Parts: sequence; structure tokens; C-alpha cells
Amino acid sequence: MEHVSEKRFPLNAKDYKLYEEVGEGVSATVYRALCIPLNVTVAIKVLDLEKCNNDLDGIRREVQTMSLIDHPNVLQAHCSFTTGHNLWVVMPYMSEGSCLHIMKSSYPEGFEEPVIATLLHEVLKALVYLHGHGHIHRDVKAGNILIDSSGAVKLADFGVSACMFDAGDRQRSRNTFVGTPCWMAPEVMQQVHGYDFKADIWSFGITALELAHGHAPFSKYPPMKVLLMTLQNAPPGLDYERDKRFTKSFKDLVGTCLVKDPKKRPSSEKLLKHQFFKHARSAEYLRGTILDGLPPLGERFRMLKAKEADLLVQNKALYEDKEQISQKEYIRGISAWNFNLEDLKSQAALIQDDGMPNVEEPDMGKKQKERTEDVGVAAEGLSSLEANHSNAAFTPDKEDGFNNLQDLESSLASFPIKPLQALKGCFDVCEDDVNNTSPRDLDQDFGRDENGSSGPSSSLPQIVITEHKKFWSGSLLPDNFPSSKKVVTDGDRDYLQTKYYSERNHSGPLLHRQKRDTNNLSSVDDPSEGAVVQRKGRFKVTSADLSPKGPRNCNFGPVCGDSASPPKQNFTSASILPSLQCILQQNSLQREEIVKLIKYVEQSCGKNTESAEAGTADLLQVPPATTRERELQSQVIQLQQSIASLVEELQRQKMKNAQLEKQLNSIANRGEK
Ligand SMILES: Nc1ncnc2c1ncn2[C@@H]1O[C@H](COP(=O)(O)OP(=O)(O)OP(=O)(O)O)[C@@H](O)[C@H]1O
Repeated sequence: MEHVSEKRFPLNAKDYKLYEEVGEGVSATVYRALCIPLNVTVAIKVLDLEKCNNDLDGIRREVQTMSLIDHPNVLQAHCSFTTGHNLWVVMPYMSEGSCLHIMKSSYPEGFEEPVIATLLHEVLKALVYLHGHGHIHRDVKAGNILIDSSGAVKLADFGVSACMFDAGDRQRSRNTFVGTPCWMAPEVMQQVHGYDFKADIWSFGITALELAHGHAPFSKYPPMKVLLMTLQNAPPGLDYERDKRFTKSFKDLVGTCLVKDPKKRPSSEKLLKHQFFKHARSAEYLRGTILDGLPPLGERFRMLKAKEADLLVQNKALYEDKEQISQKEYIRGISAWNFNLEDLKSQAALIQDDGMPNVEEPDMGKKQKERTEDVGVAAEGLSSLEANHSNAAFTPDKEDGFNNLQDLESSLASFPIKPLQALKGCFDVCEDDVNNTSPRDLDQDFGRDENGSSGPSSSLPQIVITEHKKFWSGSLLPDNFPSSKKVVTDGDRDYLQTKYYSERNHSGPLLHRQKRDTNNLSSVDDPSEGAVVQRKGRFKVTSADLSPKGPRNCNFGPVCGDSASPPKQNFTSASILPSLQCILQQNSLQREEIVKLIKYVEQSCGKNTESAEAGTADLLQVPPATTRERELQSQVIQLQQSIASLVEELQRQKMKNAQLEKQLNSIANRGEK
């Protein structure tokens, strides 16, 4: 597999000298390097093939495709080759690094508008070129906008990464589900009708927000929440009040791109004519503004890594109880066009959603309006979602615009699993998103392209659907591991509950939420647990507890509820009886245990037999409830009787002994005389 550019870059690792690390993605590490024979500084992206699909033919094809790409705004690889189990992609060295790195080190609040216009203009030219040649980039984000020392801007990461991780391994390459699909278009998330190059336009809009604020919208949230926010909420945008520093044309541009219906998004070509790009300036301008005084890339990268490590430690301490969700992933952003639904569900099942402040979307009225008005692909998915809520008095969370975890499953129900696996992903590091923007003004004219697609139909991707694999990135506990924590949801809150899992099903807590119906409490809970037959405060008794096999599933698990307001169900004798039986069964077992304990204490402490007997007798006065208890009770009685006869025998022997001693004494006395 190789692509040799005009400069004939060598295809042997020994011809390159690797210097410092200048970047790190999910799938690769990027080094500054020297091409020794040509004496040219390059960047080498090292990808571990063992963590990839190993579809070398696919990679070869993709690299060949890359070799045909020739545009000043698209970063073209010099060559690529394998060495050991690594793929090396040799690229021009973009000495100023990515826009994301520049923002992280020097512009945490984002860039000024002329800078943004200049950057986006260059990126858009790259997209026009790619779309015109039938390619979808699929990974547009600030982390992939690279700048060199002259201020030239290039869109990177087209090709190799995408093809290498198409089947879904990318996100797991570090043994965890990672990141947040912040840049992902709703239709990509849903995969109902596929997607096309308009998905890049959505990512472009998100990138515009990223450059404006220093981070992508929702980047602090876990993937599941981002998915739901993207699907259910109005698209994020620049707020006309809060983002006063930006012009109307910038807000228009963002609004134009971030329309849920891909057909209503403009093509890249059309977007290029947007008046916002009249503000775009030259490479020189970038050099004199954002690049001026920046420390060398390697140094910046080291500092960022150290900062990230610090954040990770802090977050770990803060969220220790969130099991194995890597908090690193909370502060990462990912365009991740590649999802494993099971991963998402297992992650989501561990999310405690309280206290997550809203970002981007404070106005629910607008959100609902947008949701119903924007009837694109995303809305189609949502219709089923909302249908699920039609009986459930759907009341969106004031903060997030969705009803937290109980909505997750219904939302995911509209996600076909396999196509989601066919997409690719990538990472960025983002910081806290609190104090963010609010939705764009929906009354604005965003210059939507009502004519829909004008791009090449050949750009539609061949979605590779691979066999659905199960990966468990959540809990690493083995099957049937006792005391694993489970989230039980009731209302808007989740509680971690200790439960003996008979089956390792991380998505379990979510599955039953789909069937939620607040008018019928018996349908609220996991069918595997049985219907809830009783609630008392935060506790519930389910009919599964009443299994003839005994109280294995007997579960007085905490549920959330307003203890002040009684449950709205009519108890029937049929529903109360099983729960009483369950309590009785539990009671019997407890009695058995107590009897055993008394005996144990009796033996080990040499406790007064009488008092023990009295205690046991007291216990035995209680009528036995089960056959087993009766058996045990009769055993205890038998034991007591044998103890009593032994005691009697002992006393008899003692008396005999005393008499014999007496006789011996008298004989001895007589002998003395
Ligand atoms: N040619 C290059 N010159 C200089 N720095 C680069 C070059 N290519 C990549 N980098 C730096 O390395 C980082 C990681 O790049 P890479 O493409 O592996 O990851 P990514 O796109 O950010 O993430 P992912 O692997 O998830 O796609 C980039 O964000 C960038 O800062």
C-alpha cells in the first residue's frame, strides 16, 4: 500500500527520524519528523493496524483516492506505508497545528469573527472541492483544520482514518467508548435514510460555533446526551443576545448550516457565496493575528496534555461513583460517526443526569417549535419518539429540553443499529461548556436551500454494514456478578441500586423505559423484574419477587418518587396477595437464619443453655409458616429434647458419682479406724 507524491518520499521507516509528538487522535499519534534523504520536515501519523479493521485493501483504496486529491486547502499525504503493525502516513508538517490546539492554548473563548471568517472560508473551499469530486469528508471540526507557518489553512484527516475505522473499532481503540458526537448531523445519528455531503455542512456549522466559543456545543456531555440533544432540541446556534460580538451574517451562516433537514441545508458551493465570507481575509492576516507569538507546536502539545491529565484527575475525584465512565470522555468532543448502540446504552445506563446544566438551549418554546417545524429526517425519528410519550404526559426537562434518561431508549429505538456502526469517528479535547450560548433566533431568515441537494449524487457513501459485535465498554464485571450497580429510573432521577444480575444486560434499565406509561405503574418497571405491585416511599415490590423459587428476585429496590404523593393505582387483592406472600417468604427465611445464629452464638460463646432454650422456645412459639420451617422447628425440638435427656443423664451420673464418692469416703474412714 503506498502513494508516492511527486517528491518521491521514501517508503521505509528508517528514512525518517521521528521527533516530538505534536498530536494525538483516537486512532493515531502524530509526530514531527525529518525525511532524511530529502531533508524535509514532515508530520507522520502513526496508526496501529492491530486496533483497526485490518481491511488493508480498503485502506489501500482509500490511500489511492487520497493521492488523487489535489487542492491547496486539503492536506494531502506525501505517502504511506506499513511498518510492523503500524501504518505510517507521511504528510506535510503544519507547524502551527490545529485550530483546536491554538484555541486551547491561546484563545479559550474562541476567535474573533474576521479570523473565523478567514478560517471557515478556506475550509469551505476544501469542502467544495471534495464534494465536487464526490467525497464526503465526514470529520470537519477545528481539530482537523491545520495551519502552517505561512498561515495557509488545510482541512486534514480525510481518508485513511475514515476507512480504517469504518466498522466501528475506532472508538474502542482505547478500550472505552469515547467522546461526544458533537459534530454529527442528526441524519447521521439516525441513519434512517442514509446521509450525504450535507452532513459535512452540519459539521461545518458546528465547527463555526466551535471556533466562536472555543468548544463545540454540548461538548461537555456524554455521547448519549449529545445524541438526544441533537435529535430532540432545536439546532444549536449563536444567540442574538449573548453572542452580541458576532454579526448578523455570521449568525445567519450558522443558522443556515444547522438545519435538521439536510435538504434544507445549502450545498457547500452555495454556502461559499454567503455574505459572511466577505469578511474573510488572507493567510497573512492569520499569521499576524492568531499565529503571532505562539509557542512551538510540540511545546503547546505537551502543555495541553499535562492540562488534560490534570483535568482528568480532578474529574475522576469528582465522579468516582460513576463507575467506569471515563471522565476524560466527558471533556472530550468527538465527531464520532461511528456508534455502537450497546456501548451507548451501557454508558447511558450509568449516567446520573442531575445537575447537568443546560447549554445552548434555554428556550423550550422555541425548541418545541423547531422540533415540530423542522420536519426533516431527524423529525421523522422524533415522531416515533414523541408517539412514545403521547400517553406519558411528556414534559421536557426545563434544563435540557428532554426528559432525561427515560427518554433515551425511546429515542434510540429509532436508531437502526448496524448503519450506526458503519460510520467513523474522531476526537477533540474540549473543556467545560457551562455558560454557553442559547438557540438562534428562529425567526431569522437563514437562507435555506429549499431546492435541496445540488451536489453530486455520487458522493453518497457506500455504507459498510458489518456484523453487529457486542462490546462492553461499561462495567467489566463478569456475568452474574453480585452487587453490581443498576440504575433504576423513576421520574427524572436515577438511583444506583444493588442487584444480582442474572443476565449481563447493560441496556436493561433503558429497555423497559420504552414501555413507560405513567398511568399504569405496572408497566413502568422492567418486565424482567415483574410489575410493580407495591410502592412505599422509595421502595417497590415487584411481582417477580414472588417467584415460586423463592425470593431470589425479591427486590425492595429504591425507586424515585414523591413519597408525599401516594401512587395513583388501585390495589386489587390479586396484586396485594403476592406481595404479602413475598414478605412472608422473606420472613420465614429470616427466622431460619435467626435460629441458626442463636445456635451458633450459643455454641461459640458457651451461652447459658437455659436462656438460649428459653429464647428458642420463644421463637418456636411462633407458628411455622412453611414446610421447611416446620421441618427445622421439629429438628430444633428434637435437639432440645436430646439436650434435656443428656442433661438429665448427666445429673444422674453426677448423683451416682456423688454416691460412689460417699461410699469410698466411708470405706476409707473405716480403714483408718
Ligand atoms: N500534518 C500535521 N502537521 C501538524 N500537526 C498535525 C498534522 N496532522 C495532525 N496533526 C495534529 O495531530 C492531531 C491529531 O491528529 P489526528 O488526525 O490523529 O487526530 P484527530 O483528527 O484530532 O482525531 P481522530 O484520530 O479522532 O480523528 C491534530 O489535531 C493536529 O493537532
